Amino acid sequence: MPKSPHKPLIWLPACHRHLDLNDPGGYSVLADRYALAVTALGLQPVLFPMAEAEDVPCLLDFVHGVLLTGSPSNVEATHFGATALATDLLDPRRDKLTMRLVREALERGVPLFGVCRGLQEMNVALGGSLHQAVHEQPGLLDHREPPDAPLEVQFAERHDVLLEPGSRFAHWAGGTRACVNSLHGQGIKRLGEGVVAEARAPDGLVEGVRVTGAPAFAYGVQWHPEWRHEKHPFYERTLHAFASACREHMEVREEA
Ligand SMILES: N[C@@H](CCC(=O)NCCCC(=O)O)C(=O)O
Repeated sequence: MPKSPHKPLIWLPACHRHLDLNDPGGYSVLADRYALAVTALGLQPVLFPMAEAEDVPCLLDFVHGVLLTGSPSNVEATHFGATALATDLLDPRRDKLTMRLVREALERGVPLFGVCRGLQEMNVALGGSLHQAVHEQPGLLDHREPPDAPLEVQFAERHDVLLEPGSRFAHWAGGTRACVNSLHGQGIKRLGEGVVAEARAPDGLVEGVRVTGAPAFAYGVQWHPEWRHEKHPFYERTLHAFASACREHMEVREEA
């Protein structure tokens, strides 16, 4: 069967930041490391600046996968029935978009991969909740990165994750244990509908999930597999599994 000459298009939702206090308009930003990882997989990252929730059904027609990126901003607690912390950096436009994007991508069988904030968005969009400050929860570790350290230190492997035997996570890791990076202050509290935990930190915090019943690839991780993935077989295999799912989705769509 001839393989398509095209690159699968992967939607990476923007984050909205006020980078210039003299410019109240703000900026739509995407950390290059996500786009670089997508490009290294032979995929084409796409960004839809100003995309709103109501645009999602139409825009999904143009892409073959969705990668929900990380961000220093927190999913607003109002999305899971709580009150935002005064210290929260928020991105309501991103929240509104991704709550719709998660549900629509799952329903339509568009491969979906959530990274860090993206995992949290998947869980909340499916009715789950988050710890707003994991490090303040009795019995849970501090999962945040050292704030002023160099990136190599911030993204260094920090704790093990215990992987569900027989899961695709275990297959990608070549075992039921792996060491991953950790750069987050929120974390999964109550799992959303159809969200199953398949990776946990030593303190029990859910760090990797699969959405059951999803017609296509539907995984989320709290760690950052895009970081130095070429040197980390577990990260690399995870990303390639997502890429294969996106390529397959594109080829099926092209044959239709
Ligand atoms: N703000 C949330 C999500 C954390 C997260 O996505 N970290 C990634 C930061 C680096 C980047 O911008 O990609 C939380 O704290 O849990």
